[in-house]
Amino acid sequence: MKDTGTDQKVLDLEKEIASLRERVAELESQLDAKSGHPESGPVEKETNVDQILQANGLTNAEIKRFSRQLLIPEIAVEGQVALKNASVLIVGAGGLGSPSSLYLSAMGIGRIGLIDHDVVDISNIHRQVIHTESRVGVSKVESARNVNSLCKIDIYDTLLDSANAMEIVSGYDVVVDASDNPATRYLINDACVLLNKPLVSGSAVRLDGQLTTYNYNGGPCYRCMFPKPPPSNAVMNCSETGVLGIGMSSMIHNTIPFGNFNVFSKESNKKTIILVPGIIGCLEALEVVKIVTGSKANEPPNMLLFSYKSYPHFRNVKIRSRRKDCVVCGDSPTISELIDYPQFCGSGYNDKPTQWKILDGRSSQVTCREYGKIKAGRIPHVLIDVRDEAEFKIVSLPGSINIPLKNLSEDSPEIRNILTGDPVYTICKRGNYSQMAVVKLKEVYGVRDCFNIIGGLDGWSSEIDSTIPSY
Ligand SMILES: Nc1ncnc2c1ncn2[C@@H]1O[C@H](COP(=O)(O)OP(=O)(O)OP(=O)(O)O)[C@@H](O)[C@H]1O
Ligand SMILES: [Zn+2]
Repeated sequence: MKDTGTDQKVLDLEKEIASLRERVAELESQLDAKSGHPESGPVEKETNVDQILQANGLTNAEIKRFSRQLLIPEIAVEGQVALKNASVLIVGAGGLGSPSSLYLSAMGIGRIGLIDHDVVDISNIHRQVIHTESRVGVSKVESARNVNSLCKIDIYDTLLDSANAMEIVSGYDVVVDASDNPATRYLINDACVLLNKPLVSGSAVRLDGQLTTYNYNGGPCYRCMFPKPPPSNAVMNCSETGVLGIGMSSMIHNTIPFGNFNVFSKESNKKTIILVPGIIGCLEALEVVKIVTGSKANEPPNMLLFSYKSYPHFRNVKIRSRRKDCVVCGDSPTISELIDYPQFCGSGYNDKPTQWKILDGRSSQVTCREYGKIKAGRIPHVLIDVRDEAEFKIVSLPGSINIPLKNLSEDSPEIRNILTGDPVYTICKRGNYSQMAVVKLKEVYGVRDCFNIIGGLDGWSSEIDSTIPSY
């Protein structure tokens, strides 16, 4: 049986809805008339409502988007407006720049400048989370231009150097150092000091990270902490073990591993796992928020250290105050304009390892092609791969024996068993450590016919056998 009472209720409801719709349309056209857009269609009407600027300085769209943040007393409307009016320069769109730019733009920073001269490589995307597979080969800043239409992104697809740094840095309130090399770190520091900008500086190497805010509230600058750049000629600093031994203050240029003051080398400082730059990059973003919203940031000056291995993972160390004799921020500074930073640091604006020259000339070295002939001709020899075991497991040349460089420092019977008297060839990733191995094999084991393979596995992969992957 039909329920006429229910039908009537449905009809009444439909009528009420229709009349409410008419009323809404009427109100919307009145709103249009008042805001001067009588012709606008429904989509634009919505936009207009979103764009209404409230007395507190936020638009309706911003109130909707940032509502959860607005409810937090530490941010609230004042903080959100401060974020909106702030501009932040992020140097480097890599491991640290990815999370810091993602979070800063998502949370409402009004303008972000992103500078990087590199393109996305497939080996970047495991940690440089702003880039995706489809962007491999694309400029990093283009790839990172993202997400939040409420944040203006200025992209600089270029190298930050002494010629452009003052102009670029001057356009922003806060600077984030998300770079990876000493020359850039000193450059950014000096520009920030000269222009009086706070500098949030982070680094992540291997399993360790660090974070500090420099040049802020009368605190120290990067140069106050590290007046001298790390040694540029890595060879000069080889420890007895054959692994780079760098003093603690030099290590801090990249990181202080606090679980264990591990030495690390320029060649291995690329080994980093995704979470470390992610964590440090997020903390850089957090420091920016504190600076911009006027919360106390880094007071007294501290350096936050992160270590994957240690628990708890974080440790805070108080750092020195501003150095009166600092050459850039001290009482009588001698640096009043930017200098030649690659020259000062003895290394360029990148973290690419340089080719070492431990072995002079060709008497103890062969090219990949020359070694290729020896291998193809089955001429008796011993091929020693001096990389760490972890790297050896990634890829190696058939027939090579893995003896990590550090094991060559002390005379060992096992190694003597391998050295049969045939000529010895040494190989590593790029042909740097393998030069040191030649020195050790001669010094410790008295091997006379010992040769480094110039260019290492990378050279072998590009010149001889492209099936050997470059990593
Ligand atoms: N002076 C500079 N100007 C512009 N970008 C810079 C400068 N120095 C460093 N960078 C950028 O900072 C980023 C540092 O990030 P990260 O070390 O994670 O990346 P990467 O160099 O791509 O990594 P990998 O060493 O594995 O190749 C890089 O994208 C690099 O191009
Ligand atoms: Zn200083």
